[in-house]
Amino acid sequence: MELAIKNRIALTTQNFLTPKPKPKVKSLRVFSVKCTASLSSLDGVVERPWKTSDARLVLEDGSVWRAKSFGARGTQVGEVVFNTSLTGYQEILTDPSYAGQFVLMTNPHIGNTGVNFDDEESRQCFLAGLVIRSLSISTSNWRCTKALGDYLLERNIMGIYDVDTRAITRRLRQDGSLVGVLTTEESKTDEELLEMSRSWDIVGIDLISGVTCTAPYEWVDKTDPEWDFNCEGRGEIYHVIAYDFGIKHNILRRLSSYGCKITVVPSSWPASETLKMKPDGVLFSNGPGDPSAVPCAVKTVKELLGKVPVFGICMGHQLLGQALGGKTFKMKFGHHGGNHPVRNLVANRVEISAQNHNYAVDPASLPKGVEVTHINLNDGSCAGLAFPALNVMSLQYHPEASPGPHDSDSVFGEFIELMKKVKQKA
Ligand SMILES: NC(=O)CC[C@H](N)C(=O)O
Repeated sequence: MELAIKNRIALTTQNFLTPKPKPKVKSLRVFSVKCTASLSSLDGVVERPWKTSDARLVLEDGSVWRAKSFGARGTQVGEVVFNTSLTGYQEILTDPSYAGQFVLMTNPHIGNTGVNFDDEESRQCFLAGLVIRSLSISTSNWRCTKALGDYLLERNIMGIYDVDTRAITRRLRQDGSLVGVLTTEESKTDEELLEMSRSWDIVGIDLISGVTCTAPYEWVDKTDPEWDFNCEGRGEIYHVIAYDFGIKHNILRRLSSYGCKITVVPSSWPASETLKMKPDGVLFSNGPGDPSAVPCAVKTVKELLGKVPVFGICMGHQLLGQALGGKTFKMKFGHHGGNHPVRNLVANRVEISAQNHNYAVDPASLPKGVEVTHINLNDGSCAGLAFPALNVMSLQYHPEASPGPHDSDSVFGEFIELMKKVKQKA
C-alpha cells in the first residue's frame, strides 16, 4: 500500500472506528430552523402560507429538533444515520437494511423527482423514518408517478423536513450514531421522548426476521435492456440460491443479467435443503441490524462453507466474516452514501462505491488464509474478503448500486467465474 494511503488511514481510523460512549445529557436543548420570511406584523390576521412545525425529533443526547411532518403521523423510535447520496432517495427508502433506522439525507433538496414503481428495492419501506432539510414543493421527472409525501403516507412511514440536517450530521460525526424518537404527538413531553430514546437500542436485536421473505421463490426480472451494461453475451445459466436477509432487488437483477437462475430463500432456510437443490453458488444478501445478533444465520453460512462457491454482500459479508472465525464491531457512524472510495487490492484500482452499513468485520480477528481484498479509503476499514481455499468472496458495500456508482458491478462477473471454475473441476 502506498505511504500516502497508509498515513491517511492511520490518521482517520482512530477517529471513525472508535466505539461510542453513551452521550451525557446535561439539559434538553431545543433547535428549530428559522423561517426565511416573516409575517410577524400580520400574525393573527392572515393565515401563514407555510406549515408551522408540528413534529419533534428528540435525540438521546438531549437535543430536541423542531420540524414539520410529512408522511405518516405518530411516534417512532430508531437510530439516526446520515446518507450522503445526492440522488436515489426511493432506493434508499426501500432498502430493507435501514430497518430500525431514521435516514437523514445530507442533500438538502429531496422529493423533486417524486417516486415511481420501477425504482423499488424491496416490497415495502422498512426504515423508521426520513429526515430532510427541504421538501420539494413540486415533482419534475418523466418517470414520476407519485409525490414523495403521498408515497410515505401510503406506506405509513414518518418523514420530517425543515430540520437543520447539517447540524445533526455534524453531531453524528462527532458523537457517533444516536438513537432518536420522532413524534407528531403534542401530548408527549420532551423528557418522555428522551427517556424513550435512551431506553431503546439497536445493538443485539435480530432485525432480519422482520424483513426476510416467508417462502422460497424464483426471481425472474433482469436489468432493463435499455440500461444494462457489462454483461453482454453471457448465456450460460448458473443456479444461485440467494439467502434473503433483506435482499435488494438490484442484486437479483444484476445476477440475473449476468446469467444466473435464482431461487430466493428465507433467512432461516436450512443449509441441508440448499445443498439438496444442488446450486452452483450461494449468495448471502445485505440486511438490517447487528450481524452478531443473528447466530442462526452465521451457523447456516458455516454449514455451506467449502461445499459451494459463496458470495456475501454487506450483511452477507459480515456473516461470512463471523463464519470464518472473525468478529464484527459497531462503527462510530458507519458508511451510508454513494461516494465511498474503496481500494480493490486484487485489481489494484480505486472504485467509488455505494455503501450502507454501521458494522464492519475486524480484519485482525480473521484466521490465516482469509484475505482482505478491498479497503475503504476513508477510514481503512475492511471492505471485502476472500478465502480462495473455500471459494468464498464478499464485499462490505453494494456492487449493485441502486442508488450509486456502478464501478464495482464487475464483481458479479467474478462470482460467475468462480462458479464456472468450480463447476468445471467437478
Ligand atoms: N446493508 C447492509 O447489509 C447492512 C449490514 C448491517 N446491518 C450494518 O449496518 O452494518
